[in-house]
Amino acid sequence: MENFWQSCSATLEQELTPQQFSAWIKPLVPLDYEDGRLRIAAPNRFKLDWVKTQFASRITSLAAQYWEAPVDVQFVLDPRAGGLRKPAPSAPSAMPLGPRGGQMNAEPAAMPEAPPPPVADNRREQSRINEALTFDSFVTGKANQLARAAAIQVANNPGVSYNPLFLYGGVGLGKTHLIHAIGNQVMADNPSVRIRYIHAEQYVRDVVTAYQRKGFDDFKRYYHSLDLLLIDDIQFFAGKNRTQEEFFYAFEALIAAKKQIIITSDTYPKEITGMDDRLISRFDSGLTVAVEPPELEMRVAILLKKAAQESVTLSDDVAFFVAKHLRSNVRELEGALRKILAYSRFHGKDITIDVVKEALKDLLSVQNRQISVENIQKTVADFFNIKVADMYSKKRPANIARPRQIAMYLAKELTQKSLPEIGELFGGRDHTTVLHAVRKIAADRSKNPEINHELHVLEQTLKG
Ligand SMILES: Nc1ncnc2c1ncn2[C@@H]1O[C@H](COP(=O)(O)OP(=O)(O)OP(=O)(O)O)[C@@H](O)[C@H]1O
Repeated sequence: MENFWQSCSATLEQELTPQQFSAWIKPLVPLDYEDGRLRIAAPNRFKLDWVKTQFASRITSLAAQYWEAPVDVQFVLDPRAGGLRKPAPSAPSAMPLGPRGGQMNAEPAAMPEAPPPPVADNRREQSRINEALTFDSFVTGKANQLARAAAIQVANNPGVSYNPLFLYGGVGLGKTHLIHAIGNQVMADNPSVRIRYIHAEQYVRDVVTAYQRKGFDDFKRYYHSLDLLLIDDIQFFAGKNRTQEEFFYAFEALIAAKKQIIITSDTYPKEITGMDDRLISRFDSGLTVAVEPPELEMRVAILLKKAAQESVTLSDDVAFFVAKHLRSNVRELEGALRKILAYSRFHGKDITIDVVKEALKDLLSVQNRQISVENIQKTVADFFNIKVADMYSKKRPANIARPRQIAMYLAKELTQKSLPEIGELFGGRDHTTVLHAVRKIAADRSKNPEINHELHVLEQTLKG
């Protein structure tokens, strides 16, 4: 047994990062090997759970290779830790629970060492839920009230009401905030629920790691055993076929088991390019809700709330001034407020409109050059030598239809407007017409370098 453990450790040391090896494998102690059963002890319950979910199958297969026979590898709490028979702390559960989960791509440096924290804390850490992003700290307005209502509904009845919940909208509009808020509430209601927030890019990386390590069994076991999966910016799956396939399995397994899935994206399901149709239709099979850019009053409310969180009182004049000039998203508002506060603290000045103008000098000059759909229509019309009115006319000859499609594509790319809004600005056209134009031009652009160049010139002209 000692020889096996030496060779097994040496192999794992090769396969894992040094941090992973010393955090998870080094503390393990082989206890005994008898009649094809190997017992390995972990120093605490936290590590025990982790090792079981992340490394059990690899260790089992190394053991089978070594003894040239199947080995029943059992992981137990180290008796010296005095907890071999101690039951795991449990919490009331309203949701169906499977085996305890772990996570892929462990980041052991961030993991707590002894003494192990309570289960609820482990759960929070493993879930990657940010506790600052709650419903309480989320400002509501017309732009997001539907999304917030749906999120609250789902948080109250995970796996029951809308599954999946699909939230879409432009950058910095609060989608990530909302899904963390759901996670926080579900966790507060039931600390033992297995939740995972993951950005789609990280999920792609996890698939690659699983692929390299031939660890798909562990990967599947982990994702398929969650109670609540929050996956952010799913548009990053575009063109990643293996990731899409894995996610499809996870999706099917979780939905079938009535586990909740919440997805965000920068656009609505049918508009995501490079995504398998099977997935797109599943994304749309629950509830799909838009998060729109905040209207003026909401931008003001956000500024006042964020300032209050910093113990600063903004005058209404100042809040309105900033909100009128910065229109695109909440992240931008937060950045502006940070600049204003830093400027006023550094110069020891009260926050007045003049101070704001000074603090936001660069930002405001960029905003003044902000690209509008009207601007795009005019620039494209000039470029192709047609009349601006042709942009909204019902005429369809190719020499007009094509520039119009290009203008729609650029409007989608360079402004925060939604497809229906763009359709409206192009003579009341349906959003599917805009979608068709956007896809067509994007496809042409990727195939034809000349068209790509033409679009590049237009973009540079518009960005000034
Ligand atoms: N309604 C809101 N109330 C309070 N804060 C908000 C609101 N909406 C967004 N924020 C804050 O704005 C910042 C950006 O929001 P968030 O990251 O959730 O945007 P997002 O829609 O996920 O954007 P992206 O697509 O770029 O990931 C965060 O700090 C978030 O807390």
